[in-house]
Amino acid sequence: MKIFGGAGCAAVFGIALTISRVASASQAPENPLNDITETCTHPPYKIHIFSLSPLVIYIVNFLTPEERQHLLSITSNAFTTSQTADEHGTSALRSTRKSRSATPPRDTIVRCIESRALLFQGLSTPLSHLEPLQLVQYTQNETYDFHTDWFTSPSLASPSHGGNRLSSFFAYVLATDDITGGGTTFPLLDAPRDEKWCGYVDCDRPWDEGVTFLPVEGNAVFWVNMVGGQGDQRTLHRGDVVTSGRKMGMNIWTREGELDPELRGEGWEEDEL
Ligand SMILES: O=C(O)CCC(=O)C(=O)O
Ligand SMILES: [Fe+2]
Repeated sequence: MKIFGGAGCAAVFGIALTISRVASASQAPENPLNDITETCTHPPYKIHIFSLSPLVIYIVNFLTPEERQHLLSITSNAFTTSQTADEHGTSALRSTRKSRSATPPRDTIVRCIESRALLFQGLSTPLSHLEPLQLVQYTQNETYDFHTDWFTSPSLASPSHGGNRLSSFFAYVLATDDITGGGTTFPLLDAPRDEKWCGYVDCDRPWDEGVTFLPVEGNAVFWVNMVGGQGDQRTLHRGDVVTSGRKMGMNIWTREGELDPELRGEGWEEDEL
């Protein structure tokens, strides 16, 4: 993973085209996600296209309050200090990432969220391309400095890892009432000019510093990391320092290909794949 010390300048056009969509659970009968979607109801989330290149989509109500509460309770004792991989693929504690992370056990609700993330990306993204979901928690003065979710180290994007990270969701699971800071900043994306975005992005930031998505509970940002088989530098981002309060987010990463079973985490059943 690339680690950067500072922000770049705005380089691409963000667009403010807005589309509303109700999630649908209907698919072709042979789709392996059918079993999951039959037992799981997806919320009527709304999507707003933020940028076409790179593709960045803002999602309102991606997680329900019940799902958020469930994620908090099943991971309450599971958090450990977050690690970051360097360009050689070595994972370690680093000063660029100050937070705690946890992988929620794959119960019915977690599987429902996984299936939502896959259906969002079209009907042909298999479950085997999904990394285990990752919750990340920040308290005061904690941050995750500039990075891309795609890896520069071939050892972290090998065929056994399913190649590189094709796409990312970052969903806001918790933002306490007293939170300040804690947005997600993309310095190379243009800030939107329309004030309709101001509930979701920080409209007080200077235009030339990119865009900061606010930590709004239940909402999520989705983006595509790879362009023409290469990591897209424009997806550089940072988890801004939390200056007060507490924030929990969730990463959902989809790889280009199939992850080896031992990298998919626990709780898999043979007939799911
Ligand atoms: O905390 C955030 O807003 C972003 C976190 C992030 O980018 C990550 O965990 O990869
Ligand atoms: Fe990230």
